[in-house]
Amino acid sequence: MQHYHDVHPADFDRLSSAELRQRFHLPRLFRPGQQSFNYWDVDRTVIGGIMPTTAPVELEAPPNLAADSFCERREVGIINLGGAGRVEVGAQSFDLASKDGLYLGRGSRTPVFTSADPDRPARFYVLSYPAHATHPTKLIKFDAMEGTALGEAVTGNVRTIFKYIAPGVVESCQLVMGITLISKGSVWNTMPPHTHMRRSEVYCYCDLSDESVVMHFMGPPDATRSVVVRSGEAVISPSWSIHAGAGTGAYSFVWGMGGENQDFDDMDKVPLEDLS
Ligand SMILES: O=C(O)C(=O)C[C@H](O)C(=O)CO
Ligand SMILES: [Zn+2]
Repeated sequence: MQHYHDVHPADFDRLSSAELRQRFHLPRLFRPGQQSFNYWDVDRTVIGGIMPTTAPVELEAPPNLAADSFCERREVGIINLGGAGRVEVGAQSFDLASKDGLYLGRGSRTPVFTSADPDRPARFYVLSYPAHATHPTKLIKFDAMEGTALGEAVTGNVRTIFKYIAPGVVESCQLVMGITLISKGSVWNTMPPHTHMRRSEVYCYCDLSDESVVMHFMGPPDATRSVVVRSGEAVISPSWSIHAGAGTGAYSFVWGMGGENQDFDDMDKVPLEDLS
């Protein structure tokens, strides 16, 4: 399990490009037949990928959690970014088509992940935070969701936001999670950008072709830097950092947050004239 430590905003500007990636970039979340996890000190975030192929994969409790099972003190959001798959939790079984999601409440039995077709494996993206209470486990079907349209063609940022885990949608302790689909011909997500001092955030990019990348921008609004991100990779974003990206081709991304409150709109928008 890779461990990411906190970074002070005043130190951000001094990082070399390699250090910037080491501190904030999570490469290769999905490895055939494996589970791979990352632990970020901020908000005690766990970010991972599970890609079963021919055999089921049982969610391990990494040693950093010092827990008997992954969900002992944690809630988990899962979104399937690959082919069809199944998650078994005790006696319950959930079938997740591409882009379906699952919320696991604190205390859930150890989930077991399988792919319907090893040649087109499921890719379960996992985001988890500590939980103080138990909310019911819920399957979230993408087809049944209504998205919120945002942006304009003239600014190249037409996109649709789907909230999977949020107050009034699927209840959780602190996790807020969803997907944004960028419309054909648009390139930008989250522009103008924002920070949210009361929450940290993780962006996991997906649906990119092998030739495409996203230029992800981060940092304090007056000292931004870029990180090149490919499909199946994530970037962590402390509360003081903007998080926005432009793709060289079609893409989507999973966003997810933990922290002080669950109000999606509790964000400080940064006027473009304040960016540097
Ligand atoms: O495209 C967007 O705008 C987003 O998806 C914004 C993210 O959901 C976000 O950063 C929420 O804080
Ligand atoms: Zn945000």
